Amino acid sequence: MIPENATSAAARLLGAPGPPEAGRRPVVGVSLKLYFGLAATRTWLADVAALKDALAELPRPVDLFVLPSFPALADARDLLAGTGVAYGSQDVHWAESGAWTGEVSAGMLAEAGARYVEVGHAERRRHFGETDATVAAKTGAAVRAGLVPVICAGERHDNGLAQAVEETLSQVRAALGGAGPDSEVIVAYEPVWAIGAREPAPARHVRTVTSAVRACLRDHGVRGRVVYGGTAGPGTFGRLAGSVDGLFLGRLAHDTANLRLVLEEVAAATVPAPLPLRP
Ligand SMILES: O=C(CO)COP(=O)(O)O
Repeated sequence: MIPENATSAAARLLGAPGPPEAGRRPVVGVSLKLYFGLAATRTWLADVAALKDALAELPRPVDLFVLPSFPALADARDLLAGTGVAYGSQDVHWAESGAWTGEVSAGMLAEAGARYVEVGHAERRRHFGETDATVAAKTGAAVRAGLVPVICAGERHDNGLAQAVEETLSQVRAALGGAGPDSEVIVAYEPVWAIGAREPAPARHVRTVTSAVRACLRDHGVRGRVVYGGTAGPGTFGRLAGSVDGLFLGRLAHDTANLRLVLEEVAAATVPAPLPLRP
């Protein structure tokens, strides 16, 4: 077992995760899923907009994005204007246009001012039959429209680290098949068993899987950031600092006081040292 306080160099030698490369801006995202109606979403967006000064005063910049339901995108555009908070959607269709009743294209999202689009969330895989192939197609559509795909990936059951790494990497590799080299992506590592749970996944587990995801992004040549999601909230990033670029929040961001604490915690974390160049 790798002690939590092992130096990063020693930890890398042992095959454990090292710190991410310096220079990537930390990032915090929130998906509202279907928790709020339109009026409640507007109230919440106004509360997020009120974090503008707190965001500007952070000791280092942190990207913040929020993903409300489709009908609230226009409200996000209006309420978040001038705050520095970006927004996007929780899903996208792979086709640019055509006979696809009920679907929303990446181009239309870009026109609506979206910057990020979530693809492949576990709930979409489970309830709406999303597969690695559809997630890859959606990732490609997002990239072509100039959006940043937030690729969700994670193992379904807590059956140990080896299986977690294998299942997660297989989802990430498949999704990246839709994104060319040099694309900008975010991978949200979300172990399914830690979503909607009482506690986030243990830090050592997250560190190991996200380290493997980071290596996969590097091999693929994309500009990627890796965040953790699954009952994440205040206190989570502190335990993971050095292994992820930020967090992807659900329920615990409904109270924006929590969101503010998370932003402060992420901004205050030690800036990681650069990794040595690959041979
Ligand atoms: O799935 C998640 C974010 O997309 C995590 O949700 P919770 O933080 O509510 O567990």
